Amino acid sequence: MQETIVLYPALGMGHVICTVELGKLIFNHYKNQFSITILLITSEVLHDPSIDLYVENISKSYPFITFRRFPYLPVDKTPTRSKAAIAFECIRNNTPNALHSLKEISAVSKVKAFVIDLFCGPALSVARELNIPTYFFFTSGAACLSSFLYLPTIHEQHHESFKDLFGVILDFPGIPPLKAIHLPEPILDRKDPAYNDFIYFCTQLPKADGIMVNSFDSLEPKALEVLSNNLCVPNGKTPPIYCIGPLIAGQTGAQHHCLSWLDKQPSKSVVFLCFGSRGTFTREQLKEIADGLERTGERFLWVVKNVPLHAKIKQTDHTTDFELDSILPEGFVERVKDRALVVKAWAPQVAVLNHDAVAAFVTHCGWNSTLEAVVAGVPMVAWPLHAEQHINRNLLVEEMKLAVGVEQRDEDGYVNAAEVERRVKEMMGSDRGRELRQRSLTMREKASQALGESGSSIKALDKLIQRLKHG
Ligand SMILES: O=c1ccn([C@@H]2O[C@H](COP(=O)(O)OP(=O)(O)O[C@H]3O[C@H](CO)[C@@H](O)[C@H](O)[C@H]3O)[C@@H](O)[C@H]2O)c(=O)[nH]1
Repeated sequence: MQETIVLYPALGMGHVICTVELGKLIFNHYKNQFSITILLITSEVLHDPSIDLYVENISKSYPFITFRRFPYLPVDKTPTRSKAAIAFECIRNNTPNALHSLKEISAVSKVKAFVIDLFCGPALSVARELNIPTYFFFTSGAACLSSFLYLPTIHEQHHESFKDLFGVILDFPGIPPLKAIHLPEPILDRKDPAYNDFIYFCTQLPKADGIMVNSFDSLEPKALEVLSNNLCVPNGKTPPIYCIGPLIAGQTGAQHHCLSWLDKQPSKSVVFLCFGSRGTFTREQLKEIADGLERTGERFLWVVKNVPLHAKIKQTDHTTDFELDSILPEGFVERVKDRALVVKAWAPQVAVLNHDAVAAFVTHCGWNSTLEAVVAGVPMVAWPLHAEQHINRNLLVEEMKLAVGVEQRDEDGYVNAAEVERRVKEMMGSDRGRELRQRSLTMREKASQALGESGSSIKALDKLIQRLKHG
């Protein structure tokens, strides 16, 4: 009987892409031993057309991956609900679909493992009903995992909403201290239904047979040590951790005009600014970035998304239906055109980061962006916006020393032009910048070793697969 591994990502491009990469890694490394099925939640409210296109392309290029797309289910769309609350409800409502799919797949094939995203935690119990070994695939890093495992403990220690705890610093095992207001949005407000969902997801993590993490041993040694010493789950046990990364998306968008522009720039001369799939800014913030960049005199490539209207339920923003001049300072694009390119909405980030002209990356610290920069050996200016990005920022700046951080206003994360100028200049022209570049090149080597023949990530994957086969 055919053996199958079933993967179940959460909503959102970032989650789907690295799950596909995990499927490719398993299939390619264990040729023909397993078929790969990916269960896909769809949502009318949070629909992202770029995922449809991506899945279509993957299905064509990698026919060994089968997608099973769930139908739209109704969710409460009240406009005051947070995006996280809607997403979590949508995922929860799909749990019966996950059970149904697992039963159908089990009828024709032996399901060796069910691999679920953190936010698909409700599906853990259904797989248990069917006696299928169940693993989490954690799409952020080990430091973030250790903080999420410890969150239920932090939750017990406090009674106010974290958003109201200005000035309070939280201590998590193995990671740099974190301001309470810098926790991911769904856990900032205890009145938001997403809060309890999030804590529930964290309590599911230790119940799995293991947790795969998109990271590698030499990137996050401290976090991995506290995980292996079981310091994050005081009343329970941390399951085996398998660091199987860095898994990053393949290069796409080879035709994008920004690449031909980069071809004309000198080696290591360009600062690249890009803030993930939903990194939008207000007009005021865009003006500060523009002013700061203009003052540096450096070359730059900047991906700008339209200003948000009502950001509450926005998933991604790839709209190019706007004029740059209408949201950037008057005459800015014209003034910098000899040394800079401003691109609307989207650039092929992996290809850009690997271009010889790129010297530094101003990033929102999304984990995929972080790993892509690590793999390309590009040092970063860390500018976290939301989700777990402040945790990643602290790690990058304080522990890994692969980034400088921007100073942000606590209330809203605002950064002024002088700070943008200072950090870009620091990265491009100071000893610290040179030191970070050197460290980034060293880490690039380690990343490549991790996925090399007897690298730590391949060994971890082997260990897991042996367990699946014989356990
Ligand atoms: O113009 C763009 C913008 C983004 N990307 C790609 O889109 C992905 C963005 O992923 P990531 O950096 O992880 O950011 P988000 O899309 O914001 O991802 C969400 O999911 C991540 C994984 O769980 C979390 O780490 C983030 O905080 C969360 O916001 C990366 O592969 C980028 O290369 C592009 O290619 N071009």
